[in-house]
Amino acid sequence: MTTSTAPSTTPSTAPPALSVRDLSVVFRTPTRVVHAVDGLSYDVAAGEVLAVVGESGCGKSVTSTAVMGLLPPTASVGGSIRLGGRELVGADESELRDVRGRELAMIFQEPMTSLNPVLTIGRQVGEVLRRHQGIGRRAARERAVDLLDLVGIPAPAQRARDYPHQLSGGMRQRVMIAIAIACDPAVLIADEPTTALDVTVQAGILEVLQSLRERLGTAIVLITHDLGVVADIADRVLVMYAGRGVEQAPVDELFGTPRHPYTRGLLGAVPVPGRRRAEGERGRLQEIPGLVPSLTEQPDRCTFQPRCSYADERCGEQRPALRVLRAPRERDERQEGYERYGHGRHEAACWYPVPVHPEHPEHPQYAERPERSEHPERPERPERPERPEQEAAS
Ligand SMILES: Nc1ncnc2c1ncn2[C@@H]1O[C@H](COP(=O)(O)OP(=O)(O)OP(=O)(O)O)[C@@H](O)[C@H]1O
Repeated sequence: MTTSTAPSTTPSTAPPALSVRDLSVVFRTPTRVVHAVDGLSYDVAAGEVLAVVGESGCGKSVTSTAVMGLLPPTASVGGSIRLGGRELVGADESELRDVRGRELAMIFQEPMTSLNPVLTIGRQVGEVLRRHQGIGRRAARERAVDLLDLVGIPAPAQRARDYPHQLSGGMRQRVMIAIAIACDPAVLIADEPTTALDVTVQAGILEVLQSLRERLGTAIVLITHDLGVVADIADRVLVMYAGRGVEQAPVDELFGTPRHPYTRGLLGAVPVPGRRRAEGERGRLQEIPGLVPSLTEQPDRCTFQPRCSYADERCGEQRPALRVLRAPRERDERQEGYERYGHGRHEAACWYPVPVHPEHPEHPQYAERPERSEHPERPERPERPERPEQEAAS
């Protein structure tokens, strides 16, 4: 692992570390066909954190599993997934195995199911290094201790001799991160990495991720239901609905002026600024009335239309494509490559995006509705959880 490079957290001018284009994933079973992901595109640059949010079943995990090349044989994948210029869609299993762990790694919600209960954690971290880097047992053990230290495990040499059950949930998640970053991957996918943890332990894990992107320039794709987590760490946010990307924007802009009615609904649960969050309350995504659409059909309309109180005939007849609503600011454009990879862009797939300025409604319906006569109150960034001193190992 190279710790000497200290890339900026600002999206770089380099090509994206991971570039997903027009990704589709279809599961075919004897009884049904599920279009789990449909035409999804995103980029994530070195040192950048892209948060992926959306209701349960919208395709967040399937997308990540597709990127990792770990989908079951019932899935067919279309489009392109480029990792540092290398195409992964269609790559053979041995190539993917080589990429996984070395250039691309993933951490999951529940580390206990991924760790081997009968091996010490030092051994488990060391095994990854031996497998991918071919180093000896002693060197692997020493590197494992360094890695445990890097992810903030106190007394790492001693802890390396512990078994998973001897550690707290937060410490186990740190071990999983150490395993994931053992070979200094360019891209780390974190699927709900803090969901099973309480809010103070969660903050410690976010700090580890933050330091990875700052110190090692790791590009991070973070899947979460937690808006507090998004506010804490993300640079940009991709909102998914029914297998598609429906909005994508820099994090402040998404919280400040969400343009898709679906995103506005999701953000309804943003904690009120100044109000201390109650124990266990995390600013989860809001439940939106109505049913999540079935993914077995691909209707020729906006998939959110049946749940959208602002939809009209057009929404029920034509599917809106993702379009750029705001190009990068002038300042961003001066940064070569910034616009090219969409870092500063705000995009939404809606015929009638929520207006930014209430005095210039883009659709008469917004003006007609009493609740839209003024621009709806802008949700603020959720409150940050308090930082713990140092979470204790059990
Ligand atoms: N192996 C499979 N066969 C058929 N359908 C599948 C398979 N795996 C996932 N799906 C379907 O793909 C859709 C997307 O699932 P996915 O797990 O990606 O959702 P998600 O957004 O990650 O949800 P959650 O937030 O609950 O984890 C769901 O409708 C799910 O039922």
